[in-house]
Amino acid sequence: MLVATAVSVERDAVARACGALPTGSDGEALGVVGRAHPFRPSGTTAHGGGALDLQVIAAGVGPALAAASTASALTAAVLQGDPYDLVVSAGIGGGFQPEASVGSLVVADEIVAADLGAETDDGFVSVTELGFGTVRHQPPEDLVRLVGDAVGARTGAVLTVSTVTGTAERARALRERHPTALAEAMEGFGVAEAAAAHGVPVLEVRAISNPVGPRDRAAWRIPDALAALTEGFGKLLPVLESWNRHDQ
Ligand SMILES: O=C(O)c1cccc(C(=O)CC[C@H]2O[C@@H](n3cnc4c(=O)[nH]cnc43)[C@H](O)[C@@H]2O)c1
Repeated sequence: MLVATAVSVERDAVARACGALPTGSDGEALGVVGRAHPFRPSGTTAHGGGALDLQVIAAGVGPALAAASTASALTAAVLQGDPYDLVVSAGIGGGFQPEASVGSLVVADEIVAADLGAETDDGFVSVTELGFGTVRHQPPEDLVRLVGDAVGARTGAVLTVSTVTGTAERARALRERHPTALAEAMEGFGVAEAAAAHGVPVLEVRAISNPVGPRDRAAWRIPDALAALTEGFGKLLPVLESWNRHDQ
């Protein structure tokens, strides 16, 4: 399994859940790499009673870099003859209120590119409505349910945006267009596009660090969200391991 976070603190929060803390600047000794690596790291992160072959990368901020890094890691694994079975986009995110409170976890039942399209006189039109491309990916339904139950997370759409929402008006517009949206972040759709290109299922898990709405950077609770991410991954890893073994 490949876990793609955006930045190193998120990567380390996930690694901590596996009992694997990076030892050096890139943490490679423990199978945890600082960015997409040209070759799959040899380390296997032991987890619980079983051995889960898990690599965590800090793939970069934003959908484009996340897609490029994830695709590189997936391709490298294929070239090594040991492809990944599942890709997880993970990290912190903004939560739509009141559904996704700060410190809670959200599992995506849809990963939606919320700003991929065109503004028109009639409002925003997605690229799909314009007649090309896709703006959504769907993680496996059974896996979403299992993971949501295991970590006590709400399940709903997670939006991918290139610009962090900073006004109540924008938050409202996003929710009007995507009524089931629980969270927004900046990488999920890019990670999902890379996974889809490789025919690999994808999951997105977000720990809520801030409300989606008027910009108040000082109010972001990043350490709380990272702690929630670690705790959540501790609970979801056994689920992923057994899903990987039995349901593929
Ligand atoms: O403070 C800023 O202006 C700023 C601009 C771009 C990015 C950031 C980040 O710190 C984002 C890092 C990371 O966190 C995810 N994230 C967290 N909350 C949100 C949100 O409300 N909307 C979108 N993304 C969010 C995101 O996935 C980034 O990777 C700060």
